[in-house]
Amino acid sequence: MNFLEEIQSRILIADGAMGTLLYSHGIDRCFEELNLSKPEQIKSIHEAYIKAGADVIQTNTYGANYLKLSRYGLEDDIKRLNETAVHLAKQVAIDKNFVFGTIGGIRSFKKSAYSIEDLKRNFREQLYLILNANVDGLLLETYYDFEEITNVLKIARKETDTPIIANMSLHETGVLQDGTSLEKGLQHLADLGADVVGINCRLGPHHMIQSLEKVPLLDNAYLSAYPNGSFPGLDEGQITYETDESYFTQSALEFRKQGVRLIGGCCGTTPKHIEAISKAISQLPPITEKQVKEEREVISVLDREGRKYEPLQSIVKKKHSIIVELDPPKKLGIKKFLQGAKALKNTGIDALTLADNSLATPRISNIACGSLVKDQVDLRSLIHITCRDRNLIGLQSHLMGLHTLGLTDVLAVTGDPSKIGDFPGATSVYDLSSYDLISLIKQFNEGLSYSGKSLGEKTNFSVAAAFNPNVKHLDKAVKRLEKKITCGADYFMTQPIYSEEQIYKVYEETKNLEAPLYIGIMPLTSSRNAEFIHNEIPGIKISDSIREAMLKAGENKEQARKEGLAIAKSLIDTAYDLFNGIYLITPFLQYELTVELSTYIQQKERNVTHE
Ligand SMILES: Cc1cc2nc3c(=O)[nH]c(=O)nc-3n(C[C@H](O)[C@H](O)[C@H](O)COP(=O)(O)OP(=O)(O)OC[C@H]3O[C@@H](n4cnc5c(N)ncnc54)[C@H](O)[C@@H]3O)c2cc1C
Ligand code: MET
Ligand SMILES: [Zn+2]
Repeated sequence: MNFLEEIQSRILIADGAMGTLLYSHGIDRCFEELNLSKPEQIKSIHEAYIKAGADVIQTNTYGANYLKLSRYGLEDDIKRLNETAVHLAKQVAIDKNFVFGTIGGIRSFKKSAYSIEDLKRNFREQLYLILNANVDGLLLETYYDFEEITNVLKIARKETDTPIIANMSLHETGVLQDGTSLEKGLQHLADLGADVVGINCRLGPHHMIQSLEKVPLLDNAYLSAYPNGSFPGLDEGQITYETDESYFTQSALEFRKQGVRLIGGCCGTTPKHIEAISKAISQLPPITEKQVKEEREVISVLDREGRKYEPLQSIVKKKHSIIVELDPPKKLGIKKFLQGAKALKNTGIDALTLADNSLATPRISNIACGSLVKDQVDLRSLIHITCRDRNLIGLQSHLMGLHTLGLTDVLAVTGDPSKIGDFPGATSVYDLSSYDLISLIKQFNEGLSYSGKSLGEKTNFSVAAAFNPNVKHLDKAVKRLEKKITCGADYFMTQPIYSEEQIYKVYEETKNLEAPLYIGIMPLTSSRNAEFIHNEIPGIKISDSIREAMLKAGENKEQARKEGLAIAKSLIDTAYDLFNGIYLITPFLQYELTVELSTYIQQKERNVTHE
């Protein structure tokens, strides 16, 4: 009997959970090790599923690969664990059963944990062991990461003609983790040679059925579904699932209506669930035609109301552009800040940039300040966002808030670590790196959340990224810029630079980049200020000649300010000739300084146009 012939003519039933069933029996360790230490228990689970009506059973090899076994120090047993698992399943399989060798996915949310090369090596080893033990087919399951499943599927298809079921897992209804729609994803797996494609784990029947409503019957593969019993709950520290098996009777009928040809169960399901599925549909013929539900259109903000400001990256590509940082106050009271914003606006700047608790010290929320600047000063705000203060939930809520307020210009940065700030004991979250944050914001522009869920609208963010050129190896820093561009960075803003030579170097190293730069210039206010910045602020270095000039200016505040402004103007002169973008940073809310510098640049601009 041949699996592909069988599935051609009828709906097949698969088995349910192995892991959660063992866990519910009080076992909380490496489940695959039980193939050796408790083979009878594994066999009895296979038997129970066969008795319940399963045509297809899967070997207890879900995590029997190097990366997962090494967490338990069991990597040296990999051969025996896989071979024994296949033998155990074959011992209990009866004539009508097909034994599929299972290989589980590795990546979940944290994509960067393993490289694709690591995953391919890991997969290959387990694949060979399972194929050598002679199975009726392969079951690839619980793949959240599309890049991972497509790569391993290609390997498997190249190595064997045996039937392959490829199941992916979804965090959200109808979309993969990277935003690919389920229908596109499944079609791609079918095109890569999987015989059955579908979904398993994480979602229960309700969301799986909803997900499948948009998936047509495919020409070159059958559909499968292995739903979880329910969402997991916690009962006195134990993970539990709802266990109303009768719910699976109705669900099975609906899966059939969606054209599913292979129905089993994943976490939280038991032989009783499989029995309910089998009773409901094993005698019914498969459907042959299906009406697919239409996708709701995602509205772009552009379509709805247009963008208030032209993106900075397109302004700065055409002409000189000034943006000025004026940080939200550290104490309550917003009067001076708003006065500064107005004064700067009058000098003709393109945006006010608002740091996100820079140096890990709390300030009035930059969203609140940015919104006031937009509404009361009628000036564009550029909101810095760090990965330090908000977890993945907070960051997404923050982005939705920015979109709602029409604050479409953002800078995505890692963020100074908490330990350097006013609250050194505070947690630095870093759920995402600056690269991930840039990608996330660009995914929002596609109308999708981190997990691929529709946001209902597309955002319209223009994303700046940070560039610290004050490093030993400028070429390495430029490599980071290239990676940030790949993630979606539209332009860059640099740390303040305090050396003309450094500005030239930055120009040479970055002149071929496709994203424009705003060069950071921050006026020094005193020699002490210069020494503090040079010695204590990570990522900023001041040239010896500038430090000497500030020292020479002496203790007199006015004299020091004048010298600081003169140095800044001279740096501006150099930057102005090489770059269109100038990013002025206001020290200590002393906006008169950046007003003077902005006016100086505007004056230069006028002189140049009159020449
Ligand atoms: C324009 C600008 C605005 C900023 N605004 C804020 C703000 O509002 N709030 C705030 O808290 N902080 C802010 N910062 C500071 C910034 O968060 C820190 O300097 C951070 O360490 C670097 O940010 P990033 O996003 O460029 O980091 P990434 O480029 O993601 O780098 C992260 C880490 O990688 C390492 N790294 C970076 N470059 C190299 C290299 N060349 N070689 C080896 N390792 C490297 C460093 O350990 C660095 O901390 C800003 C910085 C800039 C330049
Ligand atoms: N099919 C495997 C099991 O039931 C994997 C479930 S998804 C984590 O244990
Ligand atoms: Zn599962």
